[in-house]
Amino acid sequence: MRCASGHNFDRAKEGYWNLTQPQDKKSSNPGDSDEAVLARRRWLERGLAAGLVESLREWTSTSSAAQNVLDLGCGEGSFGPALFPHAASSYCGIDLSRRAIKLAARGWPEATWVLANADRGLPIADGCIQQVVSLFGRRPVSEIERVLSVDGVCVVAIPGEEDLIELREQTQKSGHRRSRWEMVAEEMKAANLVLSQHKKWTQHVELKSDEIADALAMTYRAVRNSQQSRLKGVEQMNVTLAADLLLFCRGK
Ligand SMILES: C[S@@+](CC[C@H](N)C(=O)[O-])C[C@H]1O[C@@H](n2cnc3c(N)ncnc32)[C@H](O)[C@@H]1O
Ligand SMILES: [Zn+2]
Repeated sequence: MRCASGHNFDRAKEGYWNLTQPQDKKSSNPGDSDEAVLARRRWLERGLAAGLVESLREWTSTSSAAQNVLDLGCGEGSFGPALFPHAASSYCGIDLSRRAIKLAARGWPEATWVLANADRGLPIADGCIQQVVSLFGRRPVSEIERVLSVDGVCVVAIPGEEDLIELREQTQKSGHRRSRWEMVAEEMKAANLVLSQHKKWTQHVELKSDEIADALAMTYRAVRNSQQSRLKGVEQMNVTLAADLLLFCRGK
């Protein structure tokens, strides 16, 4: 692939496009660590997000092969085929973790996968995306607005106030509850993306020790060993999973 200024970009043997720039290698936020990506993969393979997928499908199921979908911070790629099973040729996932994009490309080779920093200009033409999705991923709001078509929508998921609260209470003593969806709605509104629907997804699950370890590895990079050690010997725990799901349209 070659850009207008004559730069060349390679397609990796796994089938993804590498559009990273030299600065991205030095980035302080190079995407999730391999450990977090693999923990997320195991978590999703256990079906722990099946209910979340069902809930999101209410908004994404209208997508056909004619609708372009852009997934910002797509991770290891399980959500694409789960949400858009008939739209591989018009789905594009972007992530800055090489490990994540490799797993994604292996799992759904018909789709387009891009290793790139979604916080820079997106490698997408103006107004050609019908659905942008950001599932616990990146939200470059002005770029989202630029790439969305006139009737396009943006689906955002963020961790809910109660998400993993029992684990957070154990590891951080206090376990702050804070609701972030209002702030996200404000950020989006500043880029003329208007909240049209909001729903909460909640589920209670019983986690075993290896699942607890994965939950910590994939969510809280900042959990220190000393905090994790408070969970030593915990064989199982009832844990709340929660997310706020937000649907945005373009304002007038
Ligand atoms: C919490 S994970 C969510 C992944 C996936 N959407 C899911 O729900 O399983 C956040 C993802 O954003 C990616 N990421 C972080 N910073 C990024 C950036 N600047 N550009 C693109 N992706 C980024 C990480 O590598 C990670 O895969
Ligand atoms: Zn160029």
